[in-house]
Amino acid sequence: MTIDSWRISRVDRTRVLALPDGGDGTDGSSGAPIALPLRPGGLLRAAGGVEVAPAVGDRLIATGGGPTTVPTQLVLAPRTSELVRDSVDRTSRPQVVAANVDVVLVVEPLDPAPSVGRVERLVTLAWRAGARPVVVLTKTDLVHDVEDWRTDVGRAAPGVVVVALSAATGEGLAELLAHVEPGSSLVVVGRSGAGKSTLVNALLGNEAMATGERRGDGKGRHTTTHRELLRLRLPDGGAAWLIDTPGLRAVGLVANPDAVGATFADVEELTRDCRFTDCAHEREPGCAVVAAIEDGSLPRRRFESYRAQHREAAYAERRADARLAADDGRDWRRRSIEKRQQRRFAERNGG
Ligand SMILES: Nc1nc2c(ncn2[C@@H]2O[C@H](COP(=O)(O)OP(=O)(O)OP(=O)(O)O)[C@@H](O)[C@H]2O)c(=O)[nH]1
Ligand SMILES: [Zn+2]
Repeated sequence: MTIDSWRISRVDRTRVLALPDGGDGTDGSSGAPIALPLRPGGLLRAAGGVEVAPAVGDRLIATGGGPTTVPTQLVLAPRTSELVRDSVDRTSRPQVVAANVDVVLVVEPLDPAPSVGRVERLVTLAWRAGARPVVVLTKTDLVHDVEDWRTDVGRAAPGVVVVALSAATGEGLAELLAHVEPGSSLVVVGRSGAGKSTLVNALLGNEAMATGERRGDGKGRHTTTHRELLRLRLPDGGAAWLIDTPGLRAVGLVANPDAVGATFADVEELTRDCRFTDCAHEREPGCAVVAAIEDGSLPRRRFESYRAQHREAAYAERRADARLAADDGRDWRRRSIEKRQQRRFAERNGG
């Protein structure tokens, strides 16, 4: 069997590593990774002749080959989804944390107590990426009110599967694995110390990633120092892909109104019942949102989260528009530089 598809498992400064992909997540004939040097600027050739900064999870496909054509080359395939993080300085472009992700595992610890607001933000991040969120509440062995939390978190993420588990005892791991499709790609996100690396190890059944020593405050050390794609063999055969990300926090995550609407489907549903279509949900008569907050069916905290995320999404869109305008300028400059170079080349060669 020849391998014609690979997944980038690691991105370093000068090269990427890629694992062979037999289609259902298995490795085809050999599981050995290959190394591919990066072009100047940390770029790789992508389909369509462009150059792209590769991300973990990117797919490489073989082009050409055969006796009469050019030798086989690996190029980046177009992405089906992108998990992006906003730039720290808010001036440069968002960073692609993982590519071609199907499921985002939103990992939140039960001890210390979960932050429902953080779960809401990471769920929006998942929808925004074009992936399906699954919330994973970790460390069930440390608390007694697991089911209460599961209900509360479930209310904050309508339509999202919530699994509670302990990587220490193994409780709940099989339930999580039952939600994993062969060949699918999962990424693990959550605050530092949430138990992401421990969960990854438990799923892989080995010590693929180092985990932090337990500290008194329940926070892990930053032990995941690089982003990596790992092959996860499934109990019923086949395999999936698992991406562990170093300390991806809920700050600076890129949102958009659609993703916010998916996370807060219940709130959006309520707003459709307001008497006025432009209701600000403050003091208007016939406001269904205010009524729901007053009768206790919608927690005020959740409504505030909804508002805050919408503001951020609007802000992110304005910045993206501004960036697009700047890019147009840059592209134009690059094109004119290329034209000038072509002209000089033609002149030198008497053309
Ligand atoms: N009791 C208990 N402790 C756990 C469990 N899962 C993780 N821990 C502990 O929680 C701490 C943090 O776990 P990590 O897996 O390193 O957390 P992380 O999310 O990968 O953290 P970063 O790498 O900093 O992002 C470690 O001391 C783990 O041993 C669990 O199910 N039960
Ligand atoms: Zn209203």
